[in-house]
Amino acid sequence: MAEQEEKKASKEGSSHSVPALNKFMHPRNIYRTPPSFKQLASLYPNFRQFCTFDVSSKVHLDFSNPQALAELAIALLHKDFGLTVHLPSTHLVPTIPLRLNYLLWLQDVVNLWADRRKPDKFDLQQALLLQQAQKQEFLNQQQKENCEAMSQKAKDDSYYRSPVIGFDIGCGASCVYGLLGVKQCGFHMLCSDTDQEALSTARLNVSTNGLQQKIFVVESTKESLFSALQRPETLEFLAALRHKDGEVEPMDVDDSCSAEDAKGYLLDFTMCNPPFFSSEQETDSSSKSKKDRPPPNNAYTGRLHETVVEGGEVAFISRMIEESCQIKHKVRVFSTLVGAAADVKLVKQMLAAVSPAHSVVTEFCQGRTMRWGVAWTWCRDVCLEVVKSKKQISSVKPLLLNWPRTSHLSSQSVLGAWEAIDSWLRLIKLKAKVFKSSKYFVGASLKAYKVTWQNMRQRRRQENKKHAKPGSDCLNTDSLEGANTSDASICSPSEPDAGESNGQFDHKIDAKRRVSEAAVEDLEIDSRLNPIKKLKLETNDDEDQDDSDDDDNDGDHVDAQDEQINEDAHKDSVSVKQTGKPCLLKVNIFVKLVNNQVVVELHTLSGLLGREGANQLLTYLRNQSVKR
Ligand SMILES: C[S@@+](CC[C@H](N)C(=O)[O-])C[C@H]1O[C@@H](n2cnc3c(N)ncnc32)[C@H](O)[C@@H]1O
Repeated sequence: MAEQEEKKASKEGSSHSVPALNKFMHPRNIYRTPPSFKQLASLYPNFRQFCTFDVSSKVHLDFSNPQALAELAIALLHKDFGLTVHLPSTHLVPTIPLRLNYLLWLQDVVNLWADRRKPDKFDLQQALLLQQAQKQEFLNQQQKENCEAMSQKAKDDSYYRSPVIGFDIGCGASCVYGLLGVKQCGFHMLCSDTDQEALSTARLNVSTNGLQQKIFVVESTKESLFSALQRPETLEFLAALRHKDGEVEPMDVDDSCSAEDAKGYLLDFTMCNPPFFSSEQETDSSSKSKKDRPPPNNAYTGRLHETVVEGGEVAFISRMIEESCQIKHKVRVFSTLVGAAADVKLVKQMLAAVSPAHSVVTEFCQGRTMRWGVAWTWCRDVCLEVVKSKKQISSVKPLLLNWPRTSHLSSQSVLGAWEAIDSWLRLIKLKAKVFKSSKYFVGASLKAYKVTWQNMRQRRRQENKKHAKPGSDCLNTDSLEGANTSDASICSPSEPDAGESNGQFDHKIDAKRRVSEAAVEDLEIDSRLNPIKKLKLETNDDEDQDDSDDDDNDGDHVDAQDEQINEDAHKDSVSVKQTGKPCLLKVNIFVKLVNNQVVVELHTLSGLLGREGANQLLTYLRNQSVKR
């Protein structure tokens, strides 16, 4: 994939090759394919004046010139997002691919709960009907009652319609997170800064793009990072966003907080690109970068107060963490960018000291630079840990199953093996969606909302009881034999379990299974306690599986696998069905030929059960494959 991108970029006249880290960019980041400088030069004269053209008409940009960087950012924001942005030469120039990586990751985080707010088609239809009905003067009693019921439902479901609201602490003159947050992610944004010039330019950038209804820029104080939240004009802006029919709606309903707190939620998330350096010398010497990575090629941009703060980013983030404890029921998720790997460790320690319900660290890769994102929450049901970066996903080795060379299996081919797997999955009510199929490779994605691959003996007994009547259709009990029926030869190359005796492995799986079952039980209890979420765990179906190509080209299946893993993982890090059901397991299954041997790989993408769930599912498949 990276090679294809490189070729494309080079064809389009970009002078730069695809940097190694680009392959780990967020899958939805459009700059995974570097922009064509040739095209930008032809469209934007201000950008063109900083370009040089070599004999092969490749375009070169002088990255050491801050003005050239500013014109690049201006051109990209305009061409790719339709934004007209003024960037004063005195202020920090945002690198757009990094800003986008942070926002897209936040979008994955927000989707952990905001999916529930999206009205489904049914709701929209009902709302339309309701509107029409209300316009009719003559309604019979039945219609009136229906109308009443719909109106009640609309009120109950009001949380579906709440907008996602984020807060960028320290928006700078560009107001880049606010602008991109609205344009790329559909967020509404509150943006603060302490610097007067930054504030006025940020406001100009918002109004130039006509986004005053969606972005509010507010002054903050040096003493408190969240002080802007107390300002009356901020509260007015937030209230206006949820203002409907003369009433201010609560932002959302959250089961992990008391009803009072839930109503008090002001924001979905906060974000911040903190001042990075602790002194002027540090900005000059790039010493901070050198500790962790080669010095950047880009020119240093930004004013001292923008990038320097006493104690550096660690002190700034430490304040943020402390202050976040005071407003934990006002903000669902707090987050920050971290500039150096060494600081990530310190931030993790500081977070551990305040015991949030969940926290996560991720990597942002772009060009030759890496940055980190940290998020934390006190909301019990926002499992941040499941939102993985592309790098994390790519580095996890799949679980493997070597297809047995036994005579009872009708086929030793990839397609034959897939047919068998598909039928065994259907027996436990799982339906995989094939996105690639050829003689040499089958790739399919699978989501599970209920654990149907365990406790098969128990299930079989129940089924037998149910169908005990003579002549009634009995479930094929053999086909439901479970994970714990025989030795498991599943191994993951990355796990210490690999190569251990089967007995030991089984023992571990049992222990892990108990943990997973407990997790599912917790969810079931949750669903009983929480009527809003209605966590229905009883069915599996694929109605919201991702659409993907049924493309038969097998020439580049390795790229396709990589793409699929990551695209899928980021489309819905942990999807919650419209009904509120959380995804327990999302995997990609690859069946392929390795040294003439059919091999099955299970790539864990997401889901509350994670790798343990995938392990159990593969054990089920293995047991099916060795059964006679
Ligand atoms: C590194 S810049 C980030 C600017 C912009 N968000 C970006 O990513 O390009 C940090 C910003 O934080 C602002 N800042 C510093 N202390 C602050 C505070 N207490 N409250 C709000 N903003 C602050 C600075 O003025 C500066 O604009």
